[in-house]
Amino acid sequence: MDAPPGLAFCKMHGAGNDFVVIDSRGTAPVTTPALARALGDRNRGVGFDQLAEIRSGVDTDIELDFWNSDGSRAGACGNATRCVADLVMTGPSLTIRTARGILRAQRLEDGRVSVNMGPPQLDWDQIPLSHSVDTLNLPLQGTPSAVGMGNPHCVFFVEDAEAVDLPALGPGAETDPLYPQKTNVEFASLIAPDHLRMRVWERGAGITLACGSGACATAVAAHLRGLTTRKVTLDLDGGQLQVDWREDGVWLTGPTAHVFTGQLSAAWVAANG
Ligand SMILES: N[C@@H](CCC[C@H](N)C(=O)O)C(=O)O
Repeated sequence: MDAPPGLAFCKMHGAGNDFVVIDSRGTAPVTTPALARALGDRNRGVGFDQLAEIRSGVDTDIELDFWNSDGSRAGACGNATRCVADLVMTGPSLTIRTARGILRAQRLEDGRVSVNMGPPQLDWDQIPLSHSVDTLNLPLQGTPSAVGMGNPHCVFFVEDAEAVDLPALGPGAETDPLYPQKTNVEFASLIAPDHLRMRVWERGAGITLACGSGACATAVAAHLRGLTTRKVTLDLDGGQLQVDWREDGVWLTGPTAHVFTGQLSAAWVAANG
């Protein structure tokens, strides 16, 4: 007897930031907070940092929704956007509607995918913060900078990002009351005016090997602080990302990888959805 149909997915990563991608174009969206949490479990599910669900586009080529492994929603995910663009792009560029607005991805001659993550959000109420402060020099220990990229970021500039104890420092900053929707937390150190080392504690996912929107936020903060040029390379735990803050927005470039496709059993989805 044929097994009942399940739910198809594919596993991708961008510089080690890993994703389950579900393609719901032409069908009803399936992801719920409970399903995202169950699927994100690296022992009982598939495991991922983020889940990206593709929906049919109305005024864009596709629409994309993002979920963290704890089941929370995210307004932006730079690396998943690049991975999905790589997966579905048939021409040189692709338009993508996300919670943040319309993003445009492009394939470069070397095969890598760039995405315009839009302009940075620098006003306290856009990021959002709980009240008006100097967003470049937050009144927190270590004087980090706050930048929004469709999701909130808190960027600490430190002498040696390598030496930062992420599990000790990440959760406190993630849940600081200054960020009413919590925040992603980056620790960056300067290597050269066009080169940064960055490590990340992600809201809803903890330590990840790379964060695209975090790389964008860090590059923006570093430039505004007078540390770097507008175009920088960032060394993350899982690989390198390039960020170029241009007139039309912050462009993120990096590697993408398709790892495998799979099929969740209908029974597992029914029990966990
Ligand atoms: N890894 C992502 C960001 C994912 C979302 C984030 N954890 C949030 O809750 O905002 C990226 O590549 O941008």
